[in-house]
Amino acid sequence: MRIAVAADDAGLELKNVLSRMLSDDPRVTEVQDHGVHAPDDDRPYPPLGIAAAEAVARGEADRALLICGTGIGMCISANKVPGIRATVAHDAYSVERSVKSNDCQVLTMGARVVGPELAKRVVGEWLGHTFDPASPSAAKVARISAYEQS
Ligand SMILES: O=C[C@H](O)[C@H](O)COP(=O)(O)O
Repeated sequence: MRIAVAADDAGLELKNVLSRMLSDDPRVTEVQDHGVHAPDDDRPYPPLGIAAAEAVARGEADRALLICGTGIGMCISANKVPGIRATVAHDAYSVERSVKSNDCQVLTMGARVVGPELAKRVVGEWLGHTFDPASPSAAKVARISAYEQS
């Protein structure tokens, strides 16, 4: 699985923790880091999150993991990219349903909301879930795509 990651300055430290974890995970074949890379880089979250989400939309990454202070700004930004379904989540049940019910390709988290150990646990679980296109949820997700394309 190819994962695009991005964070603003508020999320940089957690992004680095999670990127290392992803790089060590045998299920992950590539981590694409869209920045920021330094704490004095004060670029705002929207272009960073949008760049990572666009990589998913173009098929260059399978998923994206985006970090800001709350995860909310990254989520709103990623959801503006056509074809992207992004969610903020900090718990195991929500990340599971975001994939299995909603076919979300983007997970966003807040570095000011969740600690690194819980975030690592939740991201590890996120990697283990896949969407079943034959499930009853698929028709509901298709309604979202149809609206987007109308
Ligand atoms: O959603 C936005 C993020 O939490 C960001 O890291 C902080 O944004 P702010 O500086 O506008 O509060």
